[in-house]
Amino acid sequence: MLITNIKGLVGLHPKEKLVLRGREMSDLPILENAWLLIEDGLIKDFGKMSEIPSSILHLPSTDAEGRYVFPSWCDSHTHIVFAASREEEFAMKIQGKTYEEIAAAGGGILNSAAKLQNATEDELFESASIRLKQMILQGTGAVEIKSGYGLTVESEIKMLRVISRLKKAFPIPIKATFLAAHAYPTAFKDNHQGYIDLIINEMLPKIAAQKLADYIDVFCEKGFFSVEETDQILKAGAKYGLKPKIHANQLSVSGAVEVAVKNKAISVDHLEETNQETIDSLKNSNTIATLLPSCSFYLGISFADAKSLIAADIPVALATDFNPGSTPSGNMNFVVSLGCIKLKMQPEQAVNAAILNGAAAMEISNDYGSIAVGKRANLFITKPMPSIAYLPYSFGETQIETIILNGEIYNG
Ligand SMILES: N=CN[C@@H](CCC(=O)O)C(=O)O
Ligand SMILES: [Zn+2]
Repeated sequence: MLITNIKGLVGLHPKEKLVLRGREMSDLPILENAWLLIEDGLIKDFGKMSEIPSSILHLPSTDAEGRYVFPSWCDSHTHIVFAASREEEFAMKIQGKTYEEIAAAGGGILNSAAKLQNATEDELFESASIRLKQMILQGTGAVEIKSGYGLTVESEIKMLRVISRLKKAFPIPIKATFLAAHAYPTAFKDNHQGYIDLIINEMLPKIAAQKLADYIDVFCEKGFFSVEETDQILKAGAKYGLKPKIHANQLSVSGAVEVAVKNKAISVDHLEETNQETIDSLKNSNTIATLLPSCSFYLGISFADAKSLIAADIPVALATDFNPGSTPSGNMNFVVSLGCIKLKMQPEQAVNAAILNGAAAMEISNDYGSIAVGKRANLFITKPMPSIAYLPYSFGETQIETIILNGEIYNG
């Protein structure tokens, strides 16, 4: 496939650049008036239209006049396997109930778990497929998906099996994260160690034997899992080679970031609440700060301090957090808009956070997240746009016209 007359080919980071920090995040290399050649699902070559080799001119081509070509969004934090929506909680939130109050009243994660336990694997696969298809049509070309609405041995495995089926059924890379430590099931309300033992002694060995997870996650938060409990679970996961990506500092500064960094987490996600200590502990680590601004938007909680994180040279990624409770949306375009509007990131920073750093937060930035020769051709072509800033500026609209996955047009 040859794409010609591209107004701007976006995200031309050198292939060896795997993650962006600090000032690098402001640099989004763009080649204007360009062509791009794809072969065998990979980016074969690109250049300026004025220098297009005559040897490729005869190839069938797509004319992208007035349009930009971006690497697909890399959404590194989602919970898209769930049994039912929770709009009844939406009404409670509007009345003024907080996330914690709804959870304490039997809503929240336990509500989703009860519904998921009664759903079949096929039903979950079907509904998650519909969500994933929609996300891909909105420009996502790589995704991470968590368990965590199972909370029993059978149901956590059921969720991970659904993710494994999605991996086979969809033409994009998918990473699976084991999140049984999402909430304490009611039966273990007063026996936390009992549930942790179940995770460590029953779930982890089975999941590892069936190779069902790539990462391990814990919701480290007041009312959920303590720092000590998190440490215990992450260490048990490490014995099976599962690296941490954890829910940290969503509702309070909890020590989650510190315990994650100590356990060499790939990413700490949320960070709506941060202080200098949080920033200091991330500063000298390789852990990525994954920010989820559509969760802040939906819950009406604080927005993460992206500017201080970037100023401290910490790599920042953006992801959706798509889930039925705190973020019922998988639209990365809206996340990039919120990155600019609410996190005060410049458009270049927000785009980099949603492409290369998102890929890095799934350890796939070797092959995804930028336009470089030899990388996978997961891309989107925009509608005609005046500038790249127009994409986040025109929030709530989609500027995406054509989706290309592995060098082929994807129509859903
Ligand atoms: N905070 C924990 N997990 C999800 C919400 C889960 C839910 O409410 O169902 C999140 O990332 O926001
Ligand atoms: Zn989450």
